[in-house]
Amino acid sequence: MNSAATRSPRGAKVAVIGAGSWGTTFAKVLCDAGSDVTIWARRSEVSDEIQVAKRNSQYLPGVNLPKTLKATANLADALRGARLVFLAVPSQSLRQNLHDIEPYLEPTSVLVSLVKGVERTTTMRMSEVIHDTLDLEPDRIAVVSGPNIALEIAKEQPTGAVASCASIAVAQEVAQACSAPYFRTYVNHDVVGTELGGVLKNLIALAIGIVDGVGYGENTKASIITRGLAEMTEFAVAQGGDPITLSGLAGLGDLIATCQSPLSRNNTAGRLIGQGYSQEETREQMQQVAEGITSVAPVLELAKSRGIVMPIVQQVAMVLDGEMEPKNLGPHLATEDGIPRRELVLKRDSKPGWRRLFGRRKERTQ
Ligand SMILES: NC(=O)C1=CN([C@@H]2O[C@H](COP(=O)(O)OP(=O)(O)OC[C@H]3O[C@@H](n4cnc5c(N)ncnc54)[C@H](OP(=O)(O)O)[C@@H]3O)[C@@H](O)[C@H]2O)C=CC1
Ligand SMILES: O=C(CO)COP(=O)(O)O
Repeated sequence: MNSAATRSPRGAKVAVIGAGSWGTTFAKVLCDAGSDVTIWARRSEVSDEIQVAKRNSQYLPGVNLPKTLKATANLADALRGARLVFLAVPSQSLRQNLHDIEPYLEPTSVLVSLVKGVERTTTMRMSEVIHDTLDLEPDRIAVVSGPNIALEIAKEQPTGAVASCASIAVAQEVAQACSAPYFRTYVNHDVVGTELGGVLKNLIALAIGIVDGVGYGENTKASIITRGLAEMTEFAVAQGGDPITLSGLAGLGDLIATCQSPLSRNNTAGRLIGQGYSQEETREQMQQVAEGITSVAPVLELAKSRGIVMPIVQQVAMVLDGEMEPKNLGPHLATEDGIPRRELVLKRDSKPGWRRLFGRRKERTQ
């Protein structure tokens, strides 16, 4: 496909499925980028408020939404004529939502996941869930991810993101549709790396929240962020991602934003746990989705199946399960043999031009 043939014209119809904080913010970005946007909310009181008052007071208090934004609680109305369909629902409900939208999808619609979680029951990434559910070709599945705290973007504070698709032409089309003056979207074709960046930074943000809740300072947090990026990269590469993606907006960029922002729900959930609340109490206090909590178990399962050790994520799981006190969480687990490891190892991969950044696994056996 050539990019000119697939580029969505200004004013093209797009749909956003999910009207929480991110779906609503993203709908605003798409409107401000010039698309004809309809957002679907599962509750009609939410769609009515967006349609009539151009507000979503539950999720984006104080934010005025574009006059051009349309909203509905009817899936058929939202999806009619939509070339791009942006998915902004919780990861654990995506599969059911896909079944619900299937009858109304246009034959050439591209599905774009904005979701940063892994399906607990299958360990699938969201692009895999889309493929598994709807059997779409890879050039009809894309993801957008980056340092994107919803409320900041809704207030038009500038940031960037990455649009990834196996087809660069489609990634360009998606990137163009979501490039507003305050939201710059770059193109990538590493769907695995882009998607996993968004999933894994949530787990490291939980760890940051936990040590913050304990009262630890900047050295601990900087160590966790740095070693966390190493864990994220090793995991993503083992799943087929490109290490370079993890050093970009969808990896390091999102890691910094989520670990630093008091607006991050994962960071906040971690902080509550660090302050001594149980996982259950934390869930009750959170009014919004904290994807990291549900992604810990499937990520560790995938890591185990690939022989990857993720000390920080493992400790987060232990704290969540009440098997470790928050104050004992650190940037590393004690090694079994007590021998200090090398920090970073640059290795050439078998693929030309690629380097494996973190050779911890191999080194352990040397
Ligand atoms: N908020 C952010 O800053 C960002 C979030 N994301 C990702 O976007 C995804 C959505 O998160 P976000 O919008 O923040 O979450 P919120 O908690 O703000 O909103 C969740 C939305 O999903 C809806 N919802 C809940 N359960 C279902 C279901 N079973 N079927 C359909 N809709 C459902 C809720 O509807 P109702 O109100 O009726 O309960 C609500 O509209 C997550 O994967 C998140 O990681 C990505 C980038 C930034
Ligand atoms: O993905 C996000 C920022 O990029 C939002 O993070 P939280 O889900 O932790 O709020």
